Amino acid sequence: MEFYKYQGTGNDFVMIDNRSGEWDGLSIDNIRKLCDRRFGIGADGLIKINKAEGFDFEVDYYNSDGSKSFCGNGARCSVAFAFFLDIFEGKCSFIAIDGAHEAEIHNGIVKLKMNDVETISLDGKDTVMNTGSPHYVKYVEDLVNYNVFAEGSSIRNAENYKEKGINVNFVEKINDDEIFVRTYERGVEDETYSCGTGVTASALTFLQNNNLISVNVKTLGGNLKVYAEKNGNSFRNIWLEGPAKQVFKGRIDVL
Ligand SMILES: N[C@H](CCC[C@H](N)C(=O)O)C(=O)O
Repeated sequence: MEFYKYQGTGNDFVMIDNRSGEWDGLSIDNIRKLCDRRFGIGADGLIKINKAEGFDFEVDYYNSDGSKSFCGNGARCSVAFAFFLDIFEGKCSFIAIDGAHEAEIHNGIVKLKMNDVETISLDGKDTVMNTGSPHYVKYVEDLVNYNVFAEGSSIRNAENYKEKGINVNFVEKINDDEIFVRTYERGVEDETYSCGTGVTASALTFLQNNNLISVNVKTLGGNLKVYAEKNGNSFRNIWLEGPAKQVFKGRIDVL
């Protein structure tokens, strides 16, 4: 099987052009092995780009444990991959597990329209919302030294979250327009270097009188920007912008 490896601010993915449908039969066990960082290619997730009626393509995302979800960084990398495959020029539309999206790419920077966020709920002082995948947002001090794995795993496996799981984002304010975010990801069951839907959720909790938030993530893989319009307790016209890069191309035998 031919594959491409992409990363979006350090969140990395095995990308497969499956418009022929040749890899429709890829099993969950195959996906887990392909994402394994010792016995496979190694990635936070695997994405199949499929044909889709009425759209330029479909983004079919799997976490490294084989579970399906919507992935903001994975979607941004998919847009860069589809552009590389000459599927579209400039702007595109695609379908994903959370619905339809539009996106555009300029000089390796992808702007992705996220779906509206209708409701935000509180869990104590923390915030819970769905930005295409479920997210828990907690503000902390000294985030660079925070035990994201232990604290993130504890919340993800708490009684009211453990059945479906939840991604856990820890946020520290840098200034009125900038935050630092680290994320423990459901389905990877570890901290990832960046989480697009998590960065979006974190930025939405931070919006005051501004519409644009810059987000620093764990690695020097680049920064992300989130634009959104607050409308009472809901948000619309949400855009996630940042780099998406092809790292290498390869071939691997799928057993
Ligand atoms: N682990 C997430 C999906 C990937 C989210 C993240 N990689 C992103 O960029 O949004 C979940 O199962 O809900």
